Amino acid sequence: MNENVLSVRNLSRSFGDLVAVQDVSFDVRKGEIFGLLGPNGSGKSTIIRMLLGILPPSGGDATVLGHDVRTESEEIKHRVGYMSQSFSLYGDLTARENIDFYGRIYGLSPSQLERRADEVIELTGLDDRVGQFARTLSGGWKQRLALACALIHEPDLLFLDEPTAGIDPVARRHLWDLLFELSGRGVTLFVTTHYMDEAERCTDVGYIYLSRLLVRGKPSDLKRLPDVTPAGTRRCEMRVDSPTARLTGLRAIDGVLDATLFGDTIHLLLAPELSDQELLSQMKIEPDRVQLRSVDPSLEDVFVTLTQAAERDPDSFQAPAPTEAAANEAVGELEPLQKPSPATLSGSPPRRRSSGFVAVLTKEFAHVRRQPSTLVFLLLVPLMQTIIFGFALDTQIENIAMVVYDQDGRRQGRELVDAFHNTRRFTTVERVLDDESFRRAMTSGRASVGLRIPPNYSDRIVRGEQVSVQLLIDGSDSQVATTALNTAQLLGLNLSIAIARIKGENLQLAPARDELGRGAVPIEIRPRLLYNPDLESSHFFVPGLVGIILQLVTVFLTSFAIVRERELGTLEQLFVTPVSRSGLLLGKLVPYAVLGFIATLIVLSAMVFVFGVSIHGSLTLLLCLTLLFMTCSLGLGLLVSTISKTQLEALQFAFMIMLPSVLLSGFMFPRSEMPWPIYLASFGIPVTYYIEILRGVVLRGADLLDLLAPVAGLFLCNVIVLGLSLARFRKTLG
Ligand SMILES: Nc1ncnc2c1ncn2[C@@H]1O[C@H](COP(=O)(O)OP(=O)(O)OP(=O)(O)O)[C@@H](O)[C@H]1O
Repeated sequence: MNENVLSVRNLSRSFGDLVAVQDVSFDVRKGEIFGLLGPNGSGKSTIIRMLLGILPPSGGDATVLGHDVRTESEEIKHRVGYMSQSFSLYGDLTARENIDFYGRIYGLSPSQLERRADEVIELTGLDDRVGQFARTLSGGWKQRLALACALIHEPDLLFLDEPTAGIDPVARRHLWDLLFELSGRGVTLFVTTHYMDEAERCTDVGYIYLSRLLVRGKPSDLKRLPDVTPAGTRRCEMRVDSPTARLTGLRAIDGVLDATLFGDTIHLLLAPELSDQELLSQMKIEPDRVQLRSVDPSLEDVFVTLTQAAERDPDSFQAPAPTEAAANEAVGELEPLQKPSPATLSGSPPRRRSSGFVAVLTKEFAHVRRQPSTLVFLLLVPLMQTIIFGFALDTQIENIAMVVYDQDGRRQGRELVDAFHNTRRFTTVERVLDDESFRRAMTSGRASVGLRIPPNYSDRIVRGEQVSVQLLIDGSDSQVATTALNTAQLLGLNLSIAIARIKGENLQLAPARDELGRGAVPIEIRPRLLYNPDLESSHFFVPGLVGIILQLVTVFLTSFAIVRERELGTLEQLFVTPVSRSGLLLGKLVPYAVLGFIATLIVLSAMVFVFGVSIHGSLTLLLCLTLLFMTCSLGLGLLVSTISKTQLEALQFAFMIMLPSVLLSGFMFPRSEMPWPIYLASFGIPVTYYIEILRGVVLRGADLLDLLAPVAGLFLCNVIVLGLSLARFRKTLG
């Protein structure tokens, strides 16, 4: 019966032009400790990721526990454990919470979880540290915790990517003791390492160099490879004073084929013709000052020799075949891939299939609880922003600074100045008595408007003659200038009409008469302001602000929550588990949806109670449509997370979404005034529709029928955004 747990044939993976793994083939049998060695960047992690089903291969085939890595990756995930290269557990959860989280992700029932958690805690010796936050554990204990999490579901096969990197020798020893114990229990181990002493402990090792597997076999067989110690040559260990200083000299001696430092000794490969005496005489050293003894090659010797051969002739390098028992395992002589039946390899107890939704949801709420800054950002910041921006975004122009030069100085002149004040648009900041001061007040910018009343103002009014009043307006700020101009012209007209009315009273032929028979203007327009009679600009801005702020918090928080996991490596760790795509997504998004909804309620309350903007329409309708907008916003956050590798990138993309949302959605400037390409583009901005809905329900009391168009637009945005982001979010890397 084929007991291969892993079968790999001509597996390759490229990233653009870079070939990370090239034509790699090997088998791993049940119960083996298979060590994959190789320098940095040789392709070890890439092989593991392909075998875990989270990185699609560019070529070749592989089966893990009888399942094809391309088509049955989800089946593989139930039965393998993975300890990634860097610590990728949740630092703000305790050791026990991390273990429980992974137990739930793998669908363990509460009783199974309790039993398994106790077992893995005892196995890894974590008993005294279960309540400690993972981030505060030392390197060795972090690795034990990672191992405990990787073992919680009793995997048949465990992948450990450089499990001992960066931990001290004692912790290293302990970890290997644990691995031996697991191997004794029948777990197959696939370990990558840089350490030769660790390679010596493996039952089988493979050596990968520059993306190619140079050799694979048992350590003892590899040491006997003919290429490592060619016929007639000898390997010796030399103990001598100052070995470092002697190395260069030794390498220059004819017949010394290789000389390498090994601690305080030198390992030599000597040609047959070079005798010990000849070597010592060439070194010019007394025989009693040096010890020379024959040694077997170490694994390092094996790998150094093979690396040198591969470097000398990379194209024609052929992996040597191990002798005797290992010959049939040599690279390139493997049988074609035969898929063993997964059933024959099954070992672990049956488990419930779980989407992992509850596990991810619980974990996400734990993060929020542990990180009060998230709560502040979600709940307090929107409230503060609403209040600050609500007051700041006041476009009503009042109290324009005015300088008055009253050359008349009598009652009619004073009444004119009062009339200006009564419009609430002007406030007198200075009164001057000469032309120069009048000019200075304007040029210095102290006043934006200058009112000069001529000396004969009262006289001409009394005499019924037309009189001109000069009004200088600083045009630098067009908005202020336009308001000043319009108000002043209207004021002039009203004052003239009032005077004309008094005069007209006494005339037989008044232009027109009102109901009481008094003289009046012929046409009177009676405007009536609906929805916002006091023309408070806060009534216009604050509802829009609700939409902008809701989008801001949801897009930023969701995208960051996912990208942060990617940066920490915890997302890769999650991809390796059987958590479903929907479970992972919903678990991550629902907490932010709930918090976003609470934030909306807070902001709406601020709108009503702080700004006095009451909701004229149905609150239920508003909240339902808020949910519709929030799903779209969460989708945007998800979309950002699928295109960003780092949090900085996420920040930039989120801003790319936020800026048009603020400037083009009609929140600040009327969309109808925009050039038509921009006006058309504004239909692609979801918050445009939500702001229309908010203003409709809040200010005009609109119902669903009135809002059909923006609701349809928002619905369409949902379909597009969610469709895109869900299609892009996959449980794979690369
Ligand atoms: N997602 C990726 N995109 C581009 N290049 C990648 C990606 N992942 C790996 N590589 C490249 O593939 C090569 C092999 O990387 P890999 O991480 O598999 O090496 P490794 O042997 O595990 O190295 P180390 O011991 O340093 O972890 C490297 O050159 C690496 O830069």
